[in-house]
Amino acid sequence: MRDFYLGDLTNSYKLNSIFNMDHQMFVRYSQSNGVPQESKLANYMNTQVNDISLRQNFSTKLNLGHPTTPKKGLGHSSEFIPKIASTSSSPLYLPYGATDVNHHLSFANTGEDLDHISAHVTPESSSPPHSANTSLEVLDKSGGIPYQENVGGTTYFYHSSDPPISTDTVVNHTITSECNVYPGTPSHIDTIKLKQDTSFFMSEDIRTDIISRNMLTLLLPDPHHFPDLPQDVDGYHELCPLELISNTSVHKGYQTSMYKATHTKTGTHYCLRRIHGFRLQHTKSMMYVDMWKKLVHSNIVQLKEVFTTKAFGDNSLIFVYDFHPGSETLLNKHFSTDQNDYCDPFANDNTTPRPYSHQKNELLRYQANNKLPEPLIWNYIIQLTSALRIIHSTHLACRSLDPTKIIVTSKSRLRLSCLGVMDVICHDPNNMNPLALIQHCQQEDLTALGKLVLALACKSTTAVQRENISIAMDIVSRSYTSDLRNLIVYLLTTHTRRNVTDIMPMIGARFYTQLDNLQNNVEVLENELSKEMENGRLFRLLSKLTTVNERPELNLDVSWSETGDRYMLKLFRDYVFHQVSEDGHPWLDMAHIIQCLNKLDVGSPEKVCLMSRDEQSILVVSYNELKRCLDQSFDEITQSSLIEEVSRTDDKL
Ligand SMILES: Nc1ncnc2c1ncn2[C@@H]1O[C@H](COP(=O)(O)OP(=O)(O)OP(=O)(O)O)[C@@H](O)[C@H]1O
Repeated sequence: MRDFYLGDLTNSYKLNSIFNMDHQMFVRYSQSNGVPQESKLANYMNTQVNDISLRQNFSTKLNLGHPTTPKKGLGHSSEFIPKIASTSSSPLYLPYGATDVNHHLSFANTGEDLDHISAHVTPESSSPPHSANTSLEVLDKSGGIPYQENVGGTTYFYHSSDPPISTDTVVNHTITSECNVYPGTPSHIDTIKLKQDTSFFMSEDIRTDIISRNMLTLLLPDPHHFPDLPQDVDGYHELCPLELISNTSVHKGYQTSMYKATHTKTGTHYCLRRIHGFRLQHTKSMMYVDMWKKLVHSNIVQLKEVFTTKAFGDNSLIFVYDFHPGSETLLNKHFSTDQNDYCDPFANDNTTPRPYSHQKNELLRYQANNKLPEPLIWNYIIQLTSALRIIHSTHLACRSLDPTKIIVTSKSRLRLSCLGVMDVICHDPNNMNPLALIQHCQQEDLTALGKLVLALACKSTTAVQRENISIAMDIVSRSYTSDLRNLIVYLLTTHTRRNVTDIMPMIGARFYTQLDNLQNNVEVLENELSKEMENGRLFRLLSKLTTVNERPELNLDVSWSETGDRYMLKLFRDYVFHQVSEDGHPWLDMAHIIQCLNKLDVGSPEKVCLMSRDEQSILVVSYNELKRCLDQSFDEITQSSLIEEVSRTDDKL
């Protein structure tokens, strides 16, 4: 006969009997001093530790036979167990090593044991089953405590409404419709599904997106292909070109190129825009740099700092911006191919002016094949005007509102990417009226926005060429709403003074759609984040548990992990991860694992029944106690590692 203890290792109570009264479980036990005690288990078996291993072990210990509602060892994850109104013989799920199911069942099959079959450990059914051979006394048929049963000196009570259950019922594990029954062993396919279940992990799309961005962030160039790249540029290293040097463009007579780089001290990744061969002569222009550095907005790429360097072998001016991995220019995204895939069959020289009808047809064909949805164009307008609004209100101008200087990330997120450059490289120290210049540039920004929207609507950059504008406007009128046309007309009417805030009423209720989409998107992301937050928390817990469990030795003590608190943690690990099904196959249930770990993490007062691998000892212990064991054991390891570290440092000194 196995010993069965309640409590923890320090305060153990020997279990004498368990009985059910008015749907409450009571336990009769003796303390170490031998004094018998009775205590209410507060629906212990019914609502809390209603796992099969515990019930089986109660049954086994007390010769109670198999519990009448056999359920897998994770009964307490009731939210994962659909209610089934059926009669079934549910499979058993045993803790590690407890594969001898017949051993457990045999109690119920012998006449002798049937005498002891008790409903007192029936966890789910509202009415405990009675054995046929049990003597029952009717006390009060009208209610209260109608039946009284005496088994081995312990008195059990039943309601009069509880129909006596036959021996057959008990032996066949009949399940009433009130029971929560796990429908059966999860098939392998179910288990695989569980592993991929998005309710536990972030969605595949977001994961792929983040992984690819991380990869792009960590990308390093092959030094053989870029032998001229400097190792260090004023505190930035690991330079990686974002475009081929041969493709670098010339702005206002200066060649520019882009690099990803890592800040040496912080490890943060940035984007460096290098202006080749630029000698900074007028430090007054740095005033604009300071203004741009202070400008924070979701639709602009943040400028961090500007400095000159000779690291590239020339006098270069470097603009440091936030790095947004995976971004592409608006030109690449929407205009890259449309200008190249048409070859005029009548002209050998593509620069020869084409007849009017030909150009119109060309634009129409491009537009018809690749028309952008109007909501997307409005989405872009809202983002760009939002950026312009903040820029103009801080008395600055974008000065580079061009499809090559707008980057797109995550499908439709726009950012202005080249801010501040023109203010520095085009700075005129002789200009006596910088405010007028800025106002002029702001008007140009609005014209540039009009051209950009027109180009997007016609899906062609040639649409904005002076000779094509009327055709392009014609196409817009035919394909899009008058609102969009009016907006373009407003922006391209250069003889009147325009203001970005005037565009807001033209956008009108589309703001609400945008806001709604954004809020929905935020909620989706928050939901994904909450899943991963839980995973991070559980990962930390698992790391602690794994660090402690079955450690070969600690402080030269090889038995450390097999004794005391650690032994309990080892059994808990088996209980959580190494459960097996009735026929000895591994039984996997994510819900069980997560639920157990969550309870351990919060230190729930709920108890869990742990069984040794040889099935010779059983411990009933609270998660609270397990948490204490884990924290204490992990602390011991931490302390020991710190001592080791200190002694190593001392040695070095
Ligand atoms: N802040 C940024 N973070 C990440 N990538 C960026 C950032 N700014 C620009 N890029 C990327 O760097 C590359 C080069 O940018 P650049 O502004 O030079 O565009 P471009 O099309 O090459 O224009 P240009 O022809 O004027 O050189 C583009 O692929 C762009 O997506």
